[in-house]
Amino acid sequence: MKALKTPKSSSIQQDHELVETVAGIVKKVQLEGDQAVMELTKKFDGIDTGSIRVSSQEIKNAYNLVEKATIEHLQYAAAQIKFFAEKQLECLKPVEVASNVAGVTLGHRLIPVKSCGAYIPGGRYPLPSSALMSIITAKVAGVKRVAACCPPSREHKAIHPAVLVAMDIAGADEVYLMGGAQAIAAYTYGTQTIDKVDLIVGPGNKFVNEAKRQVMGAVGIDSLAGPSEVLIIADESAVPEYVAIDLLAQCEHDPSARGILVTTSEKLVAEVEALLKQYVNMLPTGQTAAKAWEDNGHILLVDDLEEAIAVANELAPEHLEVQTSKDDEVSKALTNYGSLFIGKYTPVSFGDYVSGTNHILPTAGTAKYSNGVWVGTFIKTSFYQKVSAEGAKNLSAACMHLASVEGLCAHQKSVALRVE
Ligand SMILES: NC(=O)C1=CN([C@@H]2O[C@H](COP(=O)(O)OP(=O)(O)OC[C@H]3O[C@@H](n4cnc5c(N)ncnc54)[C@H](O)[C@@H]3O)[C@@H](O)[C@H]2O)C=CC1
Ligand SMILES: N[C@@H](Cc1c[nH]c[nH+]1)C(=O)O
Ligand SMILES: [Zn+2]
Repeated sequence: MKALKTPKSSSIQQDHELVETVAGIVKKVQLEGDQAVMELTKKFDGIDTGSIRVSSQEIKNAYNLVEKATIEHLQYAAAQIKFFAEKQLECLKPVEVASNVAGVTLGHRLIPVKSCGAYIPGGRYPLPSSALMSIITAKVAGVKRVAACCPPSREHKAIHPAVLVAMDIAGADEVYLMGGAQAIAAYTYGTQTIDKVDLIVGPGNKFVNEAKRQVMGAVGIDSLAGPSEVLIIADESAVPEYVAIDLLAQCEHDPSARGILVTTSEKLVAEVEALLKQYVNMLPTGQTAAKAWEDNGHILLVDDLEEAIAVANELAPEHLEVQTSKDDEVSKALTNYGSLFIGKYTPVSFGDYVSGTNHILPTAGTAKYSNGVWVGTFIKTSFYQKVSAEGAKNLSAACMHLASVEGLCAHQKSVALRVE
């Protein structure tokens, strides 16, 4: 394997700064509540807000500020996301079984969390699609109280109207004007205006993501869904234009985004590199995409597709595209990714908006052990057991013995009292 382009290494000093900055914001919001959130909105988003809560009238007005086609296409996307979420819900089942020990019943129930806070990013671009992804899925899962928040768009000095419309179509119960680490802290600890939530979901930039990491435990979090990434496995059969534009499609999200090409073809590398230069000059978002590619872009020339598979499984990217002459075979061998896009007609963009799979996905290698947002994110599989007098007798010997091995006398006695 040969690295033809490597990312600039990220500085540990910078990471430390991020941790400190976010910790300061989280503490401030925990202590001061609404006032801190509004101050930080002014500081980071440049907008002076009189309040955090967005009224239902403002949401209604937003419909007049967006094109009819936008509303219709958001409804189309919403239906796709709902369809797949409902199908996935069907595969979650409660369990109740008679144990092989007589007199013992075991089970789990599916219990949705009572409340969740959806974070909708809005710093660089309005992302109404992200509002659909979190809120619809929460509602299909049965969450009663779904709060949604987004930082203000500088142009509108309020949440972008398309985002407000998407939040409404998706079924948000409460909407708040706030973003960044301060929003995550407000959801976690509550403020004068916002009741704290049980679970926070949604993607965001490095500040949002670091805040989620820091508050995890005080509140539930979905996963670490940070700056966008794509890894493309391509061989000589790949279309260079598709590969180049798909790399840039994730890079344009954020200067911290990451594109990785893993290929068996040196010819493809040369073609893609030439196209990348051409496209970044053409795209209005080219500057961000070029910065992300320059800082974090990676090209690896591998000996064969087997090696490409091993690299992808090790890097565990958020999005993984396969553009080869053996798409199905390669795909089956892939094990670590947030979402997989098989074949040259399956760009990440479809999953970002309309195919129906969720686009809130784990980044930075966390796909090795976690998955994207789905109905299961919001549903606890909580266990129960019921033991009869006969069951108690049957379980008692092993239970009391193990309690005595651990030296836990009250455990042992709690069984003894029932069977002696
Ligand atoms: N992994 C996933 O599933 C997805 C990831 N994304 C990612 O979400 C991110 C969205 O990022 P943004 O557009 O920036 O919106 P954002 O809403 O995540 O962040 C904007 C907020 O960051 C805070 N902020 C900005 N500069 C700051 C500073 N110097 N100090 C402290 N706080 C600061 C501000 O409060 C601002 O409101 C991108 O990285 C994108 O790639 C988007 C969709 C899905
Ligand atoms: N590609 C983004 C999601 C997205 C929203 N809008 C467009 N794209 C991600 O999942 O990282
Ligand atoms: Zn995208």
